[in-house]
Amino acid sequence: MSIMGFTETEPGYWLLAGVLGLLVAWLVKHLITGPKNLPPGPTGLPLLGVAWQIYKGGSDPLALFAAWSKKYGEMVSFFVGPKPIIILNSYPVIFEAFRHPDLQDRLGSRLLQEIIGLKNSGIAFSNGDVWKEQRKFTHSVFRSLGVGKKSYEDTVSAEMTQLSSVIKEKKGSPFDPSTLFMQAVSNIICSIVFGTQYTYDDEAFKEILHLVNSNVQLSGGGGTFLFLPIPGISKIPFGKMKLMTNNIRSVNAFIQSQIESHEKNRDPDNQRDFIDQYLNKLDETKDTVSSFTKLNLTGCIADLFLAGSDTTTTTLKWCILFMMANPQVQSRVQDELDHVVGRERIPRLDDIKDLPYTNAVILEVQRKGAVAPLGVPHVAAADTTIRGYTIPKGAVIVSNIFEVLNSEELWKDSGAFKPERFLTADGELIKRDELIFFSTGRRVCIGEQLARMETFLGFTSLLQRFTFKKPDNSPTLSFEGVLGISRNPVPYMTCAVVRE
Ligand code: HEM
Repeated sequence: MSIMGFTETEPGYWLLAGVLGLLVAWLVKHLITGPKNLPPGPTGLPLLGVAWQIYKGGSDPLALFAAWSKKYGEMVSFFVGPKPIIILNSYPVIFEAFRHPDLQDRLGSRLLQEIIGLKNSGIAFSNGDVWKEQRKFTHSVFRSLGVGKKSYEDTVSAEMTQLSSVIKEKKGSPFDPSTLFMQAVSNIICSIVFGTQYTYDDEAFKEILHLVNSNVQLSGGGGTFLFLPIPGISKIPFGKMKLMTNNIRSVNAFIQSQIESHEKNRDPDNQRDFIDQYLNKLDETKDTVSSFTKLNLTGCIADLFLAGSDTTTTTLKWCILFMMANPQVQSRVQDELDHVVGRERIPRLDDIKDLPYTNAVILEVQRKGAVAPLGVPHVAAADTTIRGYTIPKGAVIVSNIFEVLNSEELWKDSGAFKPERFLTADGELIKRDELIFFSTGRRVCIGEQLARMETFLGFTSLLQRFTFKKPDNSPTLSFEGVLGISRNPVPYMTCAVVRE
C-alpha cells in the first residue's frame, strides 16, 4: 500500500503514516472522550485547533473575536491545541460566570516560575487558598494605608503636581506623554509598596520603569508570552524570551534589594508601607503551611507593579488623545473645572459630585479606550454549567470586555465619542453596571478605587493647568488600539499649552 505516492520502503511512508496515525488517534479521542456540550464556535485543524486563525488575526484578535461573537453568540468555544477556550461576549454572561466559585483559577506563568520560582504565588496568578489569603491581606493593607480613599488623596495629588511641573517645563513644545505618565502612576505604586516616591530623574527608578515597560511590550497581546507553557522557556538563548528573562531577573533583583533594606530598617511600631506590613505578618505567622512567605511577598509586589502601572498610564494616554481630538469637549471640561474648582487650588475627590460632565468624559474615554479589553483570563477548576453549556475543567475563560464596551445594543452609536450618553437631560451623571473596565465578580480588579482616583485627579489637574493640542504637522490622530498587556493608543505627541 502506498501513502501519497510513498511506498513502504521509503522513510517518508513511515513519517506520513505516523502523522496520520496521530491525527486519527487525536480525532477519535477528541470525539469520544473530549468535552461535550461546549458553547458553539469555530472548528479548527486537529491538534492545532484555531491557533492558525488567531495567528492570521495577527494584531487584531479583537476583530476576530467580534466576528465570532456575531456568528456564534454570547458564549463561543474553540480549541488551541488540546486546550478549550471559552469567550464570554455579553455583560450578563460575564456577570454570572465570574461570580461562580469554580471559575476563579488562573493560568500560571512558566517563565516566572522558572526564573523566580513563582508558582501559585501572589494575587493575580494564584489560585485557591493562596489567592484568597494574599488578596484579603492586600485589601487590608490598602485599607490601613487609605489607598483609594480620601486619606490617600494627598499622596496622589502630590504626584500629579510633580507631573504638571515637569510638563510645564516643556513650554508647550511637543512631547510623548507615555514615560511621564508611567513615572507618575508607578510612583504611586512605589509609595504604597516601598514607601518611597522618586523624582523623575532618579536613575534607578528610570531603569526599573524601562525594564517593566519593555516586558509589557515584549509580552504581546494579552501577555501571551508570559503564559507560554514551554518547559525550559527561560533558557532560550536568543530573541524575545532572552530579553524578557533578563528583564525579569533585574526587576526581581530590585524587589529583593527593597525587601532586604526594609528588613534592615524596620520599626514594627511604625509600618510604613506594604513591605513593612507583610514582614510583620511573616513574624506573626507561626503556621508552617501558611501562604505568607517571602516568595508570595515578591509575587504580590510584582503583581501590583504589573497590574497597577501600565493600565492607569494607558488610561491617561487615552484621555489626552481624546481631548486633542475633541477640543470642544476639552474646553467644556475646563469650563466646568473653572466654575467648580477655580484655578487657585487643585481638584479634590470632594469635587467629583459637582463635576458630572468631567466624569461623563472620563467614562466615555474609558469605554472607548478599553484598556483591559480581554480582562485577565480565568481557568475552570471543575466542570461547570453556565447558560446550559458546559465549561470543562481546565478551560481558559476570557471575558470579552471590549465587546461589552462596544455593544451597539448597550451604547447607541457606540463607535462615536459621546460623553453626553452618560448624562441625564438635567445634566446628572448616569452610572451603568455594564461599564466593566475593572471586570466584575470575585476577581474584580483590586486596584479599582486607586485607579479611579488616579484617573480623576490626574485628568482634572492636567486640564486645569493645560490645554492639550495636536502638534502642527504631526501625523493624523489614530484611535486604533495597539494590543499589548493593555490596549494602548498608537504613540503620539502632544503640546501642553499653559492656560492663561
Ligand atoms: C485603569 C486601570 C485599571 C484597569 C482597567 C484594571 C483592570 C483589571 C482587570 C480587568 C482585572 C481582571 C479581573 C478578573 O480577572 O476578572 C484586574 C485585576 C487586577 N488588578 Fe487591575 N486594573 C487597573 C488598575 C489597577 C491598579 C492601579 C492596581 C494596583 C494597585 C491593580 C491591581 C490588580 C490586581 C492585583 C489584579 C488581580 C486580581 C485577582 O486576580 O484577584 N489594577 N484589573
